[in-house]
Amino acid sequence: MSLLLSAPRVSAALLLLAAYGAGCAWLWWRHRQALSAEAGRLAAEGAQAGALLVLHASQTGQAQALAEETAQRLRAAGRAVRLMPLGKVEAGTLAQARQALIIASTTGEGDAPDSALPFVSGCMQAQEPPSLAGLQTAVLALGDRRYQAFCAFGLSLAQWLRSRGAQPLFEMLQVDCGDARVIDQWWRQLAEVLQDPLHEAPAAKATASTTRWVLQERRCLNPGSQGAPLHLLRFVAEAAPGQALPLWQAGDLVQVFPPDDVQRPRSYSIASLPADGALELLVRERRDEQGALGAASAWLCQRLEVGQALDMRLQAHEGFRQSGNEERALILIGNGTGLAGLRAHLKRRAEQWRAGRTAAPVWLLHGERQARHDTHFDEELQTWHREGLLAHVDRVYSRDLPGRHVQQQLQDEWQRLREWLARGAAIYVCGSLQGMGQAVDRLLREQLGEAGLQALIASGRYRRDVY
Ligand SMILES: Cc1cc2nc3c(=O)[nH]c(=O)nc-3n(C[C@H](O)[C@H](O)[C@H](O)COP(=O)(O)O)c2cc1C
Repeated sequence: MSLLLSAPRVSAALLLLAAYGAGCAWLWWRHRQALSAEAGRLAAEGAQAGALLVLHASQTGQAQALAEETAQRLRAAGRAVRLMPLGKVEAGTLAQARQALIIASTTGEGDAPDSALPFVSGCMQAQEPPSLAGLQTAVLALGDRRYQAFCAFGLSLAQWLRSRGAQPLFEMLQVDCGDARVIDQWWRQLAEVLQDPLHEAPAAKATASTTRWVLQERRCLNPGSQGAPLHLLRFVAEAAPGQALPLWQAGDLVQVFPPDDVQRPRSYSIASLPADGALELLVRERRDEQGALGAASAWLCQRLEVGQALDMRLQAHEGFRQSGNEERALILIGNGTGLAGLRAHLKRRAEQWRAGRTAAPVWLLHGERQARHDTHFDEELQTWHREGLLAHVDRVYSRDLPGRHVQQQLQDEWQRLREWLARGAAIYVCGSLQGMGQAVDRLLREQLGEAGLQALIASGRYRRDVY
């Protein structure tokens, strides 16, 4: 066979060879880049190996804010600090560390915060849990004495640390409803054992100041309903001249300080966005067995008059924000006043949708009592539905169809839920823990399996604001 090569053939072959060479060079360069990035990461981790770990297990952000303040104060005192969520810590990291400060809240009925569940299953319940003989720890447990299992997760964490051989720097401290005296004790004990002048460092987020908010409007949304009255409250910030207006994100909470019980602020999900020019809350009148309204709901639903002001503090709720899920489809599930937190997410998505920044749809499942009286924000929801943002709206009324709740609706629509999850959707649950929150959680666990649910939590695709 003759190998007669014409000039065009030679140039084509040379071109091909050149392209092949360039491809190889590019792959080699990418490989080198990846190697040096990995080397950089390992070097950074190595440099942090001696760092003090500051870990947080937080459901609604208070433990996280305190951990951030702890880290900030320690850094200001010249310490190398590694701040991270407890749920992201691996057994090896903990076993190699010398000191770890852990701030942990309790949620549900004595449960660990969702963000800490990977640590509970991966470390605390591991078949071969790590030995922590070289580790010194301090635990600050956040809780509320009105719950039967006061600080239960902090307690079980402290016990587990001891059982693994860790040495407590001092006895675990238990904070009841943000009690400032115990938090102050935390700073003092830390300063003592770490020999750092922590008190001289600047205060951070956890002690963020309150703002005066003026009630602009209060409207009962459900006259005639069998349920207790539900009010929509609209507040505007009473900012001093030149002072920036407070900002928040969809998913955040606000702490309300009732004037006659300022030691015990109550948290509410915010139902609006700063772009609305007002902070909106959905508040149900709650009465005790004697028929008396709770301190916060008495102020919000009755005593506070339009034009009067109340102290409130914004509370970042990182675990219920959209961060990381901005491009994902959302499945918003809730009941009653839980619509507040879900509405803020819908408003955020509507902004993004109209600006052409996302095409990911939203599915809302909301439970109430009677269609006739409890179809809140109907116009708004219908507009979003027409615009295409709200792909599905399931409103479930337990008094119209007795015993019908969102969890049953979800079960009936399981196939759709599966498809949405397969396409990467994230689930947000807002509303009552007992009944709705627990039942939805149980259903997800049964259908996805424990490992499936854990994977969803670990990737930030299952977020809850349940109370
Ligand atoms: C739904 C819910 C359930 C809670 N369950 C408990 C509990 O069982 N035991 C407890 O001591 N505190 C309980 N708390 C109180 C929290 O632990 C406390 O408010 C803590 O400061 C919250 O911190 P975080 O924002 O970091 O999650 C609960 C709070 C909420 C909202």
